[in-house]
Amino acid sequence: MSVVRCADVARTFGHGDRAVVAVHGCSCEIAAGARIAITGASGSGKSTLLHLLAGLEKPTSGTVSWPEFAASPLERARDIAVVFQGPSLLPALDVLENTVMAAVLTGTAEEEATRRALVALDDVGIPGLVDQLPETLSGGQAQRVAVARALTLRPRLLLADEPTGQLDEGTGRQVMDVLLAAADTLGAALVVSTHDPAVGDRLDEQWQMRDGRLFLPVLDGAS
Ligand SMILES: Nc1ncnc2c1ncn2[C@@H]1O[C@H](COP(=O)(O)OP(=O)(O)OP(=O)(O)O)[C@@H](O)[C@H]1O
Repeated sequence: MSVVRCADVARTFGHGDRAVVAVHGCSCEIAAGARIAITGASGSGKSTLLHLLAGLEKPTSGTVSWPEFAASPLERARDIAVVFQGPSLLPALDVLENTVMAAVLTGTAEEEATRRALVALDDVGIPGLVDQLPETLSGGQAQRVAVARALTLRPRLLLADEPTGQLDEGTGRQVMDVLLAAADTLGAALVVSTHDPAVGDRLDEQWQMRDGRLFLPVLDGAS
């Protein structure tokens, strides 16, 4: 069963002479429990594809569907978590509030969300930072909070955009350990965009973006 299906999906930004086709006619399916790396050069369209898979971007043409998830975007948000590439924490909220908020907004009781968030912050290795504000965190610590926030949702589709891009090698490995373990525990599909071959090698399949086009692996035995 697929958690996401893209049928001939394209996304263009801007108009006329300034139009940039970030994703060209992409068709793919992500199976429940899949482990996929999306690799490709900077500007090849990885983030745009992840945002389309999350339903955060609307395709310019083609369709994205989530056959197993609720039809309403708000209800669907419970099942899909995104770890964004850049800063994504709300500056006025402390680490625990940032970690809890998405789960509470999508219907998890605050007590349960707080319990999950404390476990997730422990899992990503920053249990001591709960009452700090984002401005006091390093880039790597902020990224780990973003991972903890995603895990607190208990998603069935976990999308991580360059989750190790700002981290040193050891911390990056630890964040990948946490994402893989969480995907196993939740039975979630995990899709990770990355420049780093060592990160790509930890996932079962490697999909490649080149100039906005998606290249899927040729399966053994496929004609
Ligand atoms: N909101 C936007 N408005 C205009 N152009 C955009 C927008 N988002 C992405 N693009 C353009 O679409 C193309 C693909 O960008 P995207 O961020 O998806 O690539 P990427 O592979 O994730 O790059 P990186 O690895 O550097 O994050 C680029 O040419 C980019 O400039």
